[in-house]
Amino acid sequence: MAGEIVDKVSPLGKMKQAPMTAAAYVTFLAGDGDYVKGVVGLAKGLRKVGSAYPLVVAMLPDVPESHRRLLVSQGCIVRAIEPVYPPESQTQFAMAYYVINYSKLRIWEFVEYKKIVYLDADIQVYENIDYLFDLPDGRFYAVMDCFCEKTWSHTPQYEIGYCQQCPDKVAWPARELGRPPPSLYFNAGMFVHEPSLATCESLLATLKITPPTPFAEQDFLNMFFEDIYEPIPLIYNLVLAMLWRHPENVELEKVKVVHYCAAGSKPWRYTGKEANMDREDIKSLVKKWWGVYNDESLDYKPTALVMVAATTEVDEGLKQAPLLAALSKAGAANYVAAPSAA
Ligand SMILES: O=c1ccn([C@@H]2O[C@H](COP(=O)(O)OP(=O)(O)O)[C@@H](O)[C@H]2O)c(=O)[nH]1
Ligand SMILES: OC[C@H]1O[C@H](O[C@@H]2[C@@H](O)[C@H](O)[C@@H](O)[C@H](O)[C@@H]2O)[C@H](O)[C@@H](O)[C@H]1O
Ligand SMILES: [Mn+2]
Repeated sequence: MAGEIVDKVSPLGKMKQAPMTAAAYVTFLAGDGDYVKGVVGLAKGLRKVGSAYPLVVAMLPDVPESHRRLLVSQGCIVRAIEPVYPPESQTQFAMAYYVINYSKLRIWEFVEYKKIVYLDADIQVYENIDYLFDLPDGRFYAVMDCFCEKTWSHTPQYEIGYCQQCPDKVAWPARELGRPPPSLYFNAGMFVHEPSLATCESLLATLKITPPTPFAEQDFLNMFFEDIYEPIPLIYNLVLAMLWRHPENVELEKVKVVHYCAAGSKPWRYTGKEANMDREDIKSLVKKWWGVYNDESLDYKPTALVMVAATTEVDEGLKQAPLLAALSKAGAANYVAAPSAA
């Protein structure tokens, strides 16, 4: 199935000037910690690959003003969101902080964009993937996850050593368990879908009656979009554990998007001490991330027009109209954001 998707996508893979339709990359930022470095890195990475689309940051109120300004100065469009919490429960999340990840659901409210590519802040894009915005509407595109890490030890598939990445290695004992293997399950660090207020309303209403589970919003999104989920190749979201769990499925030189989600792999916290973190491929991917993050040539340089607009007192009314028209013509998508950076 994934191969078939490549056929659907690769003709679109030709580099072409993306239509400036209302579409955007979206990421999510919570807290006053160091994930903001992930967002800066992602903004610079998208610039490095020449993406024609803006990066919108869905930002919770607990992000400090200094971090917001930093992101605006790096050309991000920052959208404040209200938190979303799951129903009260005693659930043990796979990671305690996963509870805040339900707030990702707010991005379905971003209906000013017809299509979004969501990317976690611990993701980096190393080749242009703008053509993903041309994928047909009505499907939920994401990469299949892996069930082999300890974070899955609470599941029957982990117990029996079954993983959707190698379904023939350990067959699913349907008869003994009295049920079919789990449906194809995606990693929620990257996906392509369409914002919609109706979908957002349904997501939030369904969440209210859905007991939380260990992988929080990722489990919830898999349940909610099960019928329209369409796997896309892992080159669009390399979950690092694949390197040691399913190396036979990975052609690292073809990977376009890397997801630094394995324990100890967040580049901005990397020590190399955790399991698998001393691998040469991990060291080189972390070094590659820092190469983008530290590259000052990739810092956002507002076009002169935007700087003028951002710093010039513009009369209300008529005088402003031509300027806005000129800016939007120049594709200064960040104009709206620039003044607040001043
Ligand atoms: O303190 C935090 C924790 C998480 N996140 C956001 O939530 C996403 C999901 O968390 P994480 O990537 O750590 O989960 P993983 O993919 O590692 O399971 C991150 O990428 C960030 O976009 C954040 O902004 N601040
Ligand atoms: O809130 C749940 C999170 O679940 C997912 O991360 C997991 C998953 O990938 C496991 O398969 C790995 O074993 C694990 O390391 C990793 O953290 C998403 O990446 C993240 O965006 C978010 O949805
Ligand atoms: Mn992540």
